Amino acid sequence: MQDDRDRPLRSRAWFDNSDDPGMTALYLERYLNFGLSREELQSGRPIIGIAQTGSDLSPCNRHHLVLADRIREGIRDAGGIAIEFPVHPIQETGKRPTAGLDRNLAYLGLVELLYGYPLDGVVLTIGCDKTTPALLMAAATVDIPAIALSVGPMLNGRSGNRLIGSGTIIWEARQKLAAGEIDDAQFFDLVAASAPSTGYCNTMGTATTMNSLAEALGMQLPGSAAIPAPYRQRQEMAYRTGKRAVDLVREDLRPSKILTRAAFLNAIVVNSAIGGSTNAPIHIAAIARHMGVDLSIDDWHTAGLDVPLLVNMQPAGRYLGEDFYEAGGVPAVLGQLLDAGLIDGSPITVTGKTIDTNYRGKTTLLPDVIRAIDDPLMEKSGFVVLSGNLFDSGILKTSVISQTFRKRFLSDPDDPDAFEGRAIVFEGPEDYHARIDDPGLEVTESDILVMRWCGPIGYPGAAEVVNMRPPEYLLKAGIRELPCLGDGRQSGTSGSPSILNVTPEAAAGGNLAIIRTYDRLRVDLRNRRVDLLLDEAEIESRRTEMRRSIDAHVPRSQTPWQEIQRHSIGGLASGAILEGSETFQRIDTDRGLPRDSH
Ligand SMILES: CC(C)(O)[C@@H](O)C(=O)O
Repeated sequence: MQDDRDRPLRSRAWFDNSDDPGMTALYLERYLNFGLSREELQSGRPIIGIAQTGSDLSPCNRHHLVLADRIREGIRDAGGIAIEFPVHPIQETGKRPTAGLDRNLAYLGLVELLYGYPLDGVVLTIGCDKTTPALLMAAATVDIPAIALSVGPMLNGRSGNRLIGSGTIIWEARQKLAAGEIDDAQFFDLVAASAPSTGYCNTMGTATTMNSLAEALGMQLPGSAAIPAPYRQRQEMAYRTGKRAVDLVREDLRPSKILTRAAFLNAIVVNSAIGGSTNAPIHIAAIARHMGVDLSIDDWHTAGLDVPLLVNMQPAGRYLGEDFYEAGGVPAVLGQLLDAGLIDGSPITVTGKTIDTNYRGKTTLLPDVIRAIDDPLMEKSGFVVLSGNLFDSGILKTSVISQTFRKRFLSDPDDPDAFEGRAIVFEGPEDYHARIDDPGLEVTESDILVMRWCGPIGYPGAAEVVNMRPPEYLLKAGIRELPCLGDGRQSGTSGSPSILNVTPEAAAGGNLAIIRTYDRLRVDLRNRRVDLLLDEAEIESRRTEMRRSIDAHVPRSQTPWQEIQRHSIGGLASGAILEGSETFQRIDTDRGLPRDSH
């Protein structure tokens, strides 16, 4: 990579502008007041932001408060100056009504910071689900040299000899509680056992997925994604990331050179191989759109469906984050996919080198945890992208379709990829919790559980609520799962076979708004269709009453941001980003620097 030390740094426009010494003095003095010196700020050393996502409100990312010291030391040793600043916290498990509201808010805030302050480059402290896309979206929009650092997963959860995975155990324990197999105290003990240390979910939930994809996209140093948060190697990686951030600025290596279409297609392939979260298509689409890269939901089907499942991690498999790391982490996956010709080795990464140079030859160190490519857990493990008369797009994660489920729903010898069932419709999670165990609902083992009004506009924010268990009377009879369908999201840690992220959502006028309990649905995976088995005339007639339904079921906004976002947010299939103007997506390079402030 070219080392262009003579190129003027962006921060000089603030701190060293000989055309306007008055403004230079104004900008300098407040950064001196906590101890930085004029000599340092005018030394021509890159100013590297540390976009800090850790706080007490974000326990998953809290360890970044500690790692920041090592990032700073790396920045300093490479000749840069660190400036740390907070990012709007996003904690998936803590934020009501859903952290789905906060990704775009954190993104907007960070764009203003990266664009409006004297920063030459930035370290993105990623971790809990949406912090990763929010930070990458902002770096892409501003196109400032950026490198990401995962905070890392928690240590493995254990109960006796059993591995207890975060998130996944909650959905399992809810079934056990409903079936009367455990009591409240045992429920709590199991769940607490799943979270033994600092870090994010130790399962292949949305956090490990998005952190793995940030590495596959080339935005993290090789090997960074999987290191558990408390390990010493995580501290070392923080130091190396800080160091590298300074060189990125000197090389002017910006996200636009890294986040190409080829890099996004690689991320889709990796998502299948790791058994990644159904939230990934939303966030990957959002990052691509802010980078100005053409990527559609269909790319998930074409590039991702036929990829083998290599990573044996919950919810699709057995193991947890420490095992993934010991087995070689993302490098062991990328190395094998490269060898098999399943990904493109040419994209440049934050190392300044290609994927091929960074990962060629890497392979699994524990073949039970990361399977060899010729011995996968499953031959085809991606998402089926579906459409039909009910919606334009929805996704189904095939790696969590169990053999039992296949036997019950996908075993008609004449039509092995299709099934029909009655819809049991819930008007949101409250309605589901209130009625699921009501025997009067008469749910049978061949029904499909449907939830609506849970999308970006409806909830608002698209909550992880399309995660429904069968009624207790079916659980007691041994039926552990029913297909689910909905316009909201689902936890990446869930193993329930579900059609998710349905777009357009009911609140935006999608036909999900007109479905009624006991209507029949046909799901045809081979032809990639989901259809409501009603004739056109009935569908049209029901649509005339849709407005009344929307008004009856979509709650009023409770905060200003809910209301603002509802007016401009797009559907989950296209990333659920703010729509309406090109400026919402990219800052054109010809817009130059912001004007002076005084
Ligand atoms: C476990 C959570 C909170 O649901 C999320 O982290 C995910 O994996 O989607």
